[in-house]
Amino acid sequence: MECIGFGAQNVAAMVVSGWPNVKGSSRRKRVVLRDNHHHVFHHVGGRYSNSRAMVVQVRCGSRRTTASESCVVDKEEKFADQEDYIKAGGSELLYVQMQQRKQMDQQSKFSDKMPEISAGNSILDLVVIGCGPAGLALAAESAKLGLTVGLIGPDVPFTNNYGVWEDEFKDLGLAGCIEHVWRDTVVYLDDNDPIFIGRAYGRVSRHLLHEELLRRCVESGVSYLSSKVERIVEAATGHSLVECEGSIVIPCRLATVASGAASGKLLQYELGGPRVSVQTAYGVEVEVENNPYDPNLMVFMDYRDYMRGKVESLEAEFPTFLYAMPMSPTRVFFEETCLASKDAMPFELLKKKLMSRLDTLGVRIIKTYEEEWSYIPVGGSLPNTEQKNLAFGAAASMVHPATGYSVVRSLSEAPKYASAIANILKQGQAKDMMTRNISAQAWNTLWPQERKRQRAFFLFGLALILQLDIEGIRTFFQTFFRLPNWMSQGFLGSSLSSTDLLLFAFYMFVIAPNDLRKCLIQHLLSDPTGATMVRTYLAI
Ligand SMILES: CC(C)=CCC/C(C)=C/C=C/C(C)=C/C=C/C(C)=C/C=C/C=C(C)/C=C/C=C(C)/C=C/C=C(\C)CCC=C(C)C
Repeated sequence: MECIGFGAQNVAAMVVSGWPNVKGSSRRKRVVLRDNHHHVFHHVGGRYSNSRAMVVQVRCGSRRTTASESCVVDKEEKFADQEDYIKAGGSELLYVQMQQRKQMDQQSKFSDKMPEISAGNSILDLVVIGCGPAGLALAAESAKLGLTVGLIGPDVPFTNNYGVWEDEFKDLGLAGCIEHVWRDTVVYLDDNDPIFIGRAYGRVSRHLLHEELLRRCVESGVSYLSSKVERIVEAATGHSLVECEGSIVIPCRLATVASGAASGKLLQYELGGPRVSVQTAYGVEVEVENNPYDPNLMVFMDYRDYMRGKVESLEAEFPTFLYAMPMSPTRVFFEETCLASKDAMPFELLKKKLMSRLDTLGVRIIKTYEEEWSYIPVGGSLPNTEQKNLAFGAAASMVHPATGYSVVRSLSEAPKYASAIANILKQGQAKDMMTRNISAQAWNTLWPQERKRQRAFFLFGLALILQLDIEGIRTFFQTFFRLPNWMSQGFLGSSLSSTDLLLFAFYMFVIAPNDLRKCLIQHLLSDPTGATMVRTYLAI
């Protein structure tokens, strides 16, 4: 069997065809997955855990990596069963989004709430592809400006529980979607004093956020089609034709892809950009005995040496930290997180580390409510801004390369981006769109030179994190969290200008211990991301 892409349909197809060990079946099939650049990944293992979600382990070249996807299994799907082992090429797996054993929510009822797109009847101004937070927010904001907007994507609930700084979410008018707030946030780097960040952190309810963004779409008159987009082509008239499964074609003046980091099939990215790295995490929401964490504090990072050197080699290869949200004295969400690595850290290893960490801390799990697997590509290339089709959210490389956060940026930039799209649609007739790249204005709103400079700095920071061992990471964050609040918070929230970032770097250098200073300067002089950063800063 061969599947192109990591979409739900493909993962579902693998499940349907009896791979691997589905629901106790011992049937095994060889599977080849290709990413959106047609690189090949060979199946090396995997498990299927319930009726909706699974984990896939794949190997690309000599590397082994793990991906999973929550999916709705369509047993009627017909897929070609062909012999499949094709030689693997070196590449990165480009997929975001993982869940396993989550109690999946009721399916949302997009189509009950929104008018359905009737294909062929009229030409929509804008089609937004993807029904995650970025897609819904952009669709709603664009329709509010009077555009006729169609939203296309699978009708599935949100699967991630997002963590956010409370102030940032309040500023978006979304305070009502936060289900739990901790008045302060703490970082543990060693056995010395904890670092209190002095900023409230919230856990976003995925149901409430979904409902709220749907409400905004419904109120502004967005139409909806539950389908999977296969390609976008340009018609002779200058319109875009969004071709969906089942031979449905939706004509529109502009199409925006907001279907996550796996949208490469529908978009082009700059060639020769930095390699994609990965943030991986394994989490459990559990009822426990002996919770050592104060329920009033959110644990942003616990990098303490819980094994006292016993797993030194693993630690050195994959430094990880614990991210913990104590919902009550006994109910806690624990997530073992690898901030960034060149190759994905295997989920089994993350799970093992989490369990031995909890064991060492004396935490006893009594009941497991949810399990979460998270795989977030960070870094990588920007979209090619010459193309007519637009992108938004992770598809537009809006994930913060050094933190993996993206939802706040997508939600906060949706209004401005929508207004750039509305402006270019107002100016241009379809024939103009053929003769000049009118989309360039929208791309420039998303990625102006200033944003590119900031991103070059973040990529430089990401490359720095990637080369640090656990001791280096501790020293690095000791320094980072001693920066003035406006600097560290601005860095995390992508709100520092490129000039502020230079000041940030200089300040960090001044307060860093000598070893770290040496490392910063070496990194600046020798890492290719240092040279790229300097070039990007100097470009007009
Ligand atoms: C489910 C989902 C969605 C998810 C899950 C997962 C998780 C849990 C996650 C989490 C995450 C986190 C917590 C994160 C955090 C992060 C952080 C904190 C980060 C930070 C970073 C920082 C950095 C990168 C920094 C950087 C710095 C630099 C680069 C500096 C530099 C400096 C220099 C170079 C110096 C210069 C000087 C002269 C010239 C004198």
